[in-house]
Amino acid sequence: MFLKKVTLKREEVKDPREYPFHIPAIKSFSQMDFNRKVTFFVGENGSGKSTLLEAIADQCGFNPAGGGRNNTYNLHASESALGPYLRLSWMPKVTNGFFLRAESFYQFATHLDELDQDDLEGLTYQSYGGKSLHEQSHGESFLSLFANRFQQKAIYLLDEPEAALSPQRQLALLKIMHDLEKQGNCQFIIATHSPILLGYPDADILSFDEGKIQSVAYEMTDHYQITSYFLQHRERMLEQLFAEEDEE
Ligand SMILES: Nc1ncnc2c1ncn2[C@@H]1O[C@H](COP(=O)(O)OP(=O)(O)OP(=O)(O)O)[C@@H](O)[C@H]1O
Repeated sequence: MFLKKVTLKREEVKDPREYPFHIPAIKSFSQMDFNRKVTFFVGENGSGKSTLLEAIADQCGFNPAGGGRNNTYNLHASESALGPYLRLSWMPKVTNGFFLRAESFYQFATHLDELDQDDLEGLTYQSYGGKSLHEQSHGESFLSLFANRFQQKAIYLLDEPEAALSPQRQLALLKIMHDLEKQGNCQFIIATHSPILLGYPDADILSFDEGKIQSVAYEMTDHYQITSYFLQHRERMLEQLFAEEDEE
């Protein structure tokens, strides 16, 4: 484990009513301790998970649009508004790693293609499955990244990595994470809505719901409870859901 603590420098916040400080979970946030190699951020849409993850990525020196430390490319509105207000405590500090942002992965793939054009030795795609990410399906390109680019002594910040992955490939990601963890030292912080990914053993799950960031057990997450109930009582649940819609 490398990143031990994230602290918000609240004394430097000028206007607490502005984004991102008005987001309920960020409003009450002062510090977050990392005790496990794998930490998940969960919570409703808009609860602030990406905002905090992107800010951590920014302070790790990764491009907030997605990538590692050497991936400098510009993307509209990719600066982190929260990043400059965070203090990261390391033990020890690592500079290796990657920020995966599902929503801007296409632009990251284009950035690699541009690097490849100037690369006479043809090494650009070495860490990405040997060919342009644009020549792989969305899910294949994610898996190529995880399987080839992810190595030891690194911190990986993943924002909804399940976005392109089939359930089978989500299991493949769990296996990659497990192998990396077993072989050596790696830290993951993952914002996710996937009940499969959340099932990773011995992870810390932090919920951004109810206006604060707090630990929650896997079985207590909405992701687990709603999915589990849906799978066991699909017809009853849909009946209730559609009846509610009719009443509106
Ligand atoms: N650049 C921005 N300027 C102003 N508000 C923003 C900006 N980016 C996000 N927000 C708002 O901040 C809130 C938190 O957004 P964020 O993307 O962190 O949520 P999230 O928990 O990651 O959601 P999701 O699960 O949908 O990805 C949302 O209400 C969003 O509309």
